[in-house]
Amino acid sequence: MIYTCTLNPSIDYFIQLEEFQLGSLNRSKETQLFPGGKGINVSRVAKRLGTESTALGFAGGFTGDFLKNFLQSESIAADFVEVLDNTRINVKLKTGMETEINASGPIITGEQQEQLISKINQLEKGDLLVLAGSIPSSMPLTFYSKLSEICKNAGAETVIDTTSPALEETLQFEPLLIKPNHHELGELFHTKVSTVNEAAYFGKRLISLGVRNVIVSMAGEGAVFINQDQVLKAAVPKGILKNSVGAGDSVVAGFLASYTKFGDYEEAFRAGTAAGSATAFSHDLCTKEEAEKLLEQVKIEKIG
Ligand SMILES: Nc1ncnc2c1ncn2[C@@H]1O[C@H](COP(=O)(O)OP(=O)(O)OP(=O)(O)O)[C@@H](O)[C@H]1O
Ligand SMILES: O=P(O)(O)OC[C@@]1(O)O[C@H](CO)[C@@H](O)[C@@H]1O
Repeated sequence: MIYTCTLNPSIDYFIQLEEFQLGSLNRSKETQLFPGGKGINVSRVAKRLGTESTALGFAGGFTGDFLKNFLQSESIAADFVEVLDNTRINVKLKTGMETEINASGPIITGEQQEQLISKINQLEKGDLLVLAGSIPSSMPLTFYSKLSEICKNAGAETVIDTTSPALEETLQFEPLLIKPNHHELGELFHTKVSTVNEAAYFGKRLISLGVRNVIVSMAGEGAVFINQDQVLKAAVPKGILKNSVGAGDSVVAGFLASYTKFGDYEEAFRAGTAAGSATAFSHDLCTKEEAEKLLEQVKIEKIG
């Protein structure tokens, strides 16, 4: 069974504007509300690609209800720990360029954290847990590594998509996959990663630390896949960027949906990259048809 865990989910409030003027009254052209948070996005895209998962995490208040109802309407299983405060609302301004305001989110008490840990304690061999997104400020930065350790001891796999220092702490538990973007990879090594070769070099260093597979996403430049046996580069199709929110999560979902079906890393990398670009080229997260249409246009090259 696949589980996604979003510690700080959101409602993403997309606001389209002709232009945005700081300090003035701005009127929107169009607005939309979607459930958000990285693990939630992975569950939603995976579902569209035909792969079931259960969404875990914390949810509360009327915004938490919106989140749960929305997932239910898409037939996505969810098992959230209830919190007192409202789940956050993240603002995504679209004015030709994208500006994001991510809220801090509700306080998560020690007892609520323990409730989530007891759910993770139920995982067993063959299960897979996706840990994605930021850790709320009321929780320890070691929370993902704690969950990773529980999974490793149970024989369950982990996939990690978060930033340093939380990411760094999880590496020792040998995740199946981590998916930093090139900025996040640079942060891990206190340097700047801008080229495919640099991504490959630092990706290999992560493999030597025990990570089994790394995808470094590089937005319009595509992505690099690194494991013990090979380094692959994916060139992505050209298209009009409409929405980068959730593009990285779509890479994770596409990879997992393919890998859990066919067990082939190269095909899973292609499927992930295609799903990422399909989301980048659409207003919402990609559909199965959009992702499949781009599959053949993703050019994979072995570079190591
Ligand atoms: N302009 C673009 N053109 C084509 N594909 C894109 C573009 N931007 C993003 N993508 C696709 O989406 C994938 C993920 O993008 P990116 O590296 O921006 O992820 P990210 O930073 O994790 O994104 P986010 O956190 O916003 O979900 C890329 O590997 C690529 O497949
Ligand atoms: O604040 P975090 O947890 O880092 O990121 C949250 C978020 O920006 O990530 C998703 C896109 O990847 C959005 O749905 C959501 O609003």
